[in-house]
Order: sequence, then C-alpha cells, then structure tokens
Amino acid sequence: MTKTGTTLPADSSGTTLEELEQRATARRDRPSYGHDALIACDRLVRIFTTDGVEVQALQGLDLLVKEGELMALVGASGSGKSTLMNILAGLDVPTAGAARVAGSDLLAMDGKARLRYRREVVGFVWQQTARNLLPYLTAAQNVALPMQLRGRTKRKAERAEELLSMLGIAEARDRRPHQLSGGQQQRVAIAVALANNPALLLADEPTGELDSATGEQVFAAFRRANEELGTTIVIVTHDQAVASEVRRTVAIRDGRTSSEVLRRTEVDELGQESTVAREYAMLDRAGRLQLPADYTRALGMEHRVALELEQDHIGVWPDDEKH
Ligand SMILES: Nc1ncnc2c1ncn2[C@@H]1O[C@H](COP(=O)(O)OP(=O)(O)OP(=O)(O)O)[C@@H](O)[C@H]1O
Repeated sequence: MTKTGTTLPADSSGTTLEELEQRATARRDRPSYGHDALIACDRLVRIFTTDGVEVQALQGLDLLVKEGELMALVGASGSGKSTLMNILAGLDVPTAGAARVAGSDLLAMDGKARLRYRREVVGFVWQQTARNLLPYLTAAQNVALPMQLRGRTKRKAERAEELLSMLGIAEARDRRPHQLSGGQQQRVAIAVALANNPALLLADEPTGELDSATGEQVFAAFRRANEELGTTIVIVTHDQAVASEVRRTVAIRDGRTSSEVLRRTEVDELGQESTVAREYAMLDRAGRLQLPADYTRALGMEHRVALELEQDHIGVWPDDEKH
C-alpha cells in the first residue's frame, strides 16, 4: 500500500506521490485568475446571430483592470470594443467565459441584481452627447436624477453641486443641455455618471464628437475624477491624445486583447521629466500570443513559425521549410 509521505516513485518520470500531492495543493490554493482586480474578464465570448449568420464579436477576451486605474481601450472598427463595454455596463450578457466587476458576476446576475449593478456599481458616458443627458432637465437636475432613482434624496443637490464644481462646470448648473457646448455636456455627463459614486466609470468614445482642445478638457475631467474620487475608469477611444495620456492602453484585435502599451515617467539627471512608453504583446492563459500584423508581414510569416528558446528570450523565425 502506498501512503502519503512515501518516496516511492508514483509515475514513470520518477515523481513521488508526495510531490504530486504538493503540486495539487499548490494548484488548489493558488488565487483565482484576477482575484484582486476590479475587472476580470476571463476568456469572454460574445456571439451575435442575425439571420442565421454568426458573428463572434468577442473570441475569448482576457482583461484585468486594477482598482483605481485610468486606462484606455483602442482597436480598429469592429474589433469588439463596444461589445465589451456593453457587457461591462451590464447592458449585454456574454455568450460564454467569465466576467466579474467589483464582485458582481456579470453572467449570473438576475434582472434585479442587474438593475442594481447599473445604478450603483457602474456609470457610463457615451459618445453621443444627447444619449447622456435628459434635454428638459438642467445640468444640476440631470446629476441629481440617478441619486433620486436610487432613493437618495438627502444631500443630492449638494452632491450635484460638488461634482459640477470638481469638474469645472459649476457655472452650467442651471442650464439645460442645449444651452451647453459639447464639451460642457460631456463634463456634465461625467458628473451624472459619478452621482452614485460607482466603482467603475466606462466611457465609449467620449471625445469623439469634440475638437481636440475641447477633448482635452473632457479628458482632464476624467483624470480629475480618477484622482479625486479614486474611481476606476475605462475609456474606449480613437483619440490618440487620450490614448497617449493614460498609463496603460490595451489594444483589442479580432475580439481579443492583443497588445498593451505601458507608460511611465522618467526623470533624467537634469531633472527633466519624460514619458517612456513600451509596447507588450499579450500572452493569454493558454500561452497564445498575437504577433503584430506589421511584424509578421515584414518577415512574410504566415501559418507557421519556428521558435527557439534562448536563455532570456524566445526567438520567432519565419518558416524555412516553406522555401
Ligand atoms: N447587436 C449586434 N448584432 C450583430 N452583430 C453585432 C452586434 N453588435 C456588434 N456586432 C458585430 O460584432 C463585431 C464587433 O462590433 P463592435 O461594435 O463591438 O466593434 P467596435 O470595436 O466597437 O467597432 P467601432 O469602433 O466601429 O464601434 C462587429 O463585427 C459587429 O458587426
């Protein structure tokens, strides 16, 4: 009989039972994927079927976002950005995979939990300014409305005022949306989205309809919210200025996260600050890597590549059997 703790070989590779048990325990005790992230998307799939034709908008997307981050999502048209945002906003449900935001399981929520999620956990700002605000309410009334819907009537006027001041649009308080510029409307929309103090603020192309100077002001309002309130913010953008101002930009390609750019500030010996950006490819949990299309094209790589493990890197070579 074999007992725990014996050193008898348990398989042909000479691994002992004790070692196998230790490995199994280590695996079981390992924290789950993204356990400490505010957003954890794990192999997320969303398939749309229209007239019998299937479109895989998300094809096993992995994404982790830490609490307190301000980050951007970029990607070509049709890559799946809006689909992901709608899922994170609780407006759409994934076909498969797992998605958790601030402890809420986005696949398992019932109607009541979904409504609570949309009211309390997440706030959103859309590109179309008209979609964000009710036209017949003033800016302050628009900001107070989500608090009222949540049943918070005390201090709502005061909080609306505070948020509008924080975002630099206190003077817009008594004006209706049509009396505001596009940039002011978007800043009021940010205040509306922050009204119930959500853990996560999502914005889909919030500067898409604005000129670059106004876009910068709107982005500054997002940054303010992130710094002052600690709100985690995810912005989908085509706006290069926005994408290059955040610490992390994640690119989506064909329904998966493909690469990310991390930026950090360096100070040289003369005290001059500069931003250093570095691009990384994403390695998914199955070990899959998407090589940038311009790299593979430049070397004529397709279908198959040769790999070589070196001491500190992996070499990827064009398929020489092809020739
Ligand atoms: N409701 C839907 N029904 C059918 N197909 C859809 C639906 N929503 C999105 N798709 C398809 O899913 C894919 C991803 O679309 P999505 O809108 O998420 O892309 P996107 O990256 O946000 O693009 P854009 O930058 O143009 O907004 C596209 O092929 C799109 O046609």
